[in-house]
Amino acid sequence: MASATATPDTLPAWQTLTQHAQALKHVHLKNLFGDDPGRWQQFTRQVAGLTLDLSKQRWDDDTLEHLLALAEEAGVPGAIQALLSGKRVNVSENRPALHTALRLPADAHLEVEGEDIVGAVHDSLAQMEQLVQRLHAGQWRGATGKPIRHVVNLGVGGSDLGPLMVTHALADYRPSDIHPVEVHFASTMDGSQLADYLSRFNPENTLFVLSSKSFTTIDTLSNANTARDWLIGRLTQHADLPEASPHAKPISAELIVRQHFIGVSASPEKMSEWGITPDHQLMFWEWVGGRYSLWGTIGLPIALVIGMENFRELLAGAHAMDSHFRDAPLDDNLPVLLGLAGIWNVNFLDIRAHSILPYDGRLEYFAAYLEQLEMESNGKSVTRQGQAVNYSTCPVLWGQLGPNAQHAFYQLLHQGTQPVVCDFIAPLKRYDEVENPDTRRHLKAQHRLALANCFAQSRVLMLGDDALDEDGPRPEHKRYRGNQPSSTVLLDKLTPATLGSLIALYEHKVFVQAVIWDINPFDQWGVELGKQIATDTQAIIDGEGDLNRMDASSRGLIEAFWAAEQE
Ligand SMILES: O=P(O)(O)OC[C@H]1O[C@H](O)[C@H](O)[C@@H](O)[C@@H]1O
Repeated sequence: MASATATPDTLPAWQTLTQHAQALKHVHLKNLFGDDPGRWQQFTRQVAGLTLDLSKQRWDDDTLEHLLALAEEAGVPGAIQALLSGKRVNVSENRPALHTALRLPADAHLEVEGEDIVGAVHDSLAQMEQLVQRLHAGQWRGATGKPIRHVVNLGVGGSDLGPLMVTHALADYRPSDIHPVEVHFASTMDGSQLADYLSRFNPENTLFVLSSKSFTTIDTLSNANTARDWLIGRLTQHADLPEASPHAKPISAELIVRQHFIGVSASPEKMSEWGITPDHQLMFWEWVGGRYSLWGTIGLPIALVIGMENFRELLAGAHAMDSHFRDAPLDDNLPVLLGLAGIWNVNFLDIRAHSILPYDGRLEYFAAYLEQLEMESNGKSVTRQGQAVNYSTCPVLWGQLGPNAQHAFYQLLHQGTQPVVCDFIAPLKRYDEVENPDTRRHLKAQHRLALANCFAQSRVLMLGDDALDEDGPRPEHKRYRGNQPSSTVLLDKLTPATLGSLIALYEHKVFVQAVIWDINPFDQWGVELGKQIATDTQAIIDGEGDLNRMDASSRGLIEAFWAAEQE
């Protein structure tokens, strides 16, 4: 990593890249292709069920060579080893970031500060497996004796987005021979998602998973308190329930909390304080960052949907990417190459918007997941040594299912004034398992349609008007300038293993960029002040603070709320 004196922009390769970019800025992407028929082979790599095509980046051989030199000068190889071996890479919190340890195979060894942690990781997976098996066998019963049918994950940020994304992506992998357990997610502090479930579900067969690394997050705890009151209110008056016998015994609040809540956290004390019984507590460690936590017990909703066997496949896929990241030379290393493409765009081509566009409906929440992974990790402006940076870091990253975004914001991608880099993501194979031949034929045709659109869009973004073999001038409003770079990631097939590799690819890409930008991707101090000020603001809204301390806008908003409450 760059030392306190050598910020990345002072490294020789950075200087070279700055000059190189001046020359390349005027070269259209279509000309890079025109001059080089071997571009696909040269800029495409395949690893762990993924094909990464970087040929549509606005770069050439020399660019890549300079970027690889930058990676060396910034200390990327050493940083990869430090990450994977459990060094304290999270400098502001003085701890390792060991999400990769959560996917090590059982026979691996990783000693961190004198302790082999692999055994503990696998013990926690085994404990999770036991809970999953009880629920899948219909043996977990609510306080009135009914088997659990609905599991609602109450969590936010890293305790929500990863499990939500993966359960949606892999819903096809649900085992067929289990007691049907449906998994749901409620994250928002305003309670609207939870209120919907409470209006529809039967408390007798509903279980809540309180997922919170810190177990202090107000969003999750406020949902948890509402859920607890709902359960206690409805179940202690068991006789009011439609199916209850008139002789039903009263049920204690303690039994209800015991049978209807599982806690997942790095703080067993706080789980116990809240009332989660120790048998129903799943643990993880401070050295797992929230947005990197889906691989362990925070992944309980995933295991409930896809079963433990598939969950272990997800881990194996991620581990395959970890091994590649550790062992592959930089110029063949997928996360390094993807990270360098990002550095090139942000720091040398001044492209600071990045769109994530999956062409598979199952990846609906992938962009939302990456928004946290990338922007909470690398949305920083201070180096690891605490100096303000004078170069750009994480771009604004957003996304949507590609086919739907075509009918929404692609207009801006093709004809707007902002340069945007896009990541297209699609599976090569789809629908082979559909039994009915007619339906399979139709769905396979739809898959081809989606791929055709995916490939067409990156081509048009690259070539602009030249994608059409059409002579003669076009009116200005119909012109496409092209020259917008993109990457394409193809999955052989969307499976637990390839999804694991895909997520790990992005996790490590984020790390590579953080190393080059000399920032800490594993903390998130930028979310703290808002929480603190929200507490003050709530006191004022509740009439317990001094409104006159506030600025005119905040005063006006609070007064508007008070007026609405009086109506
Ligand atoms: O899991 P928890 O401790 O409840 O945290 C949930 C989320 O909230 C925090 O404010 C952070 O911004 C996220 O990184 C974190 O994932």
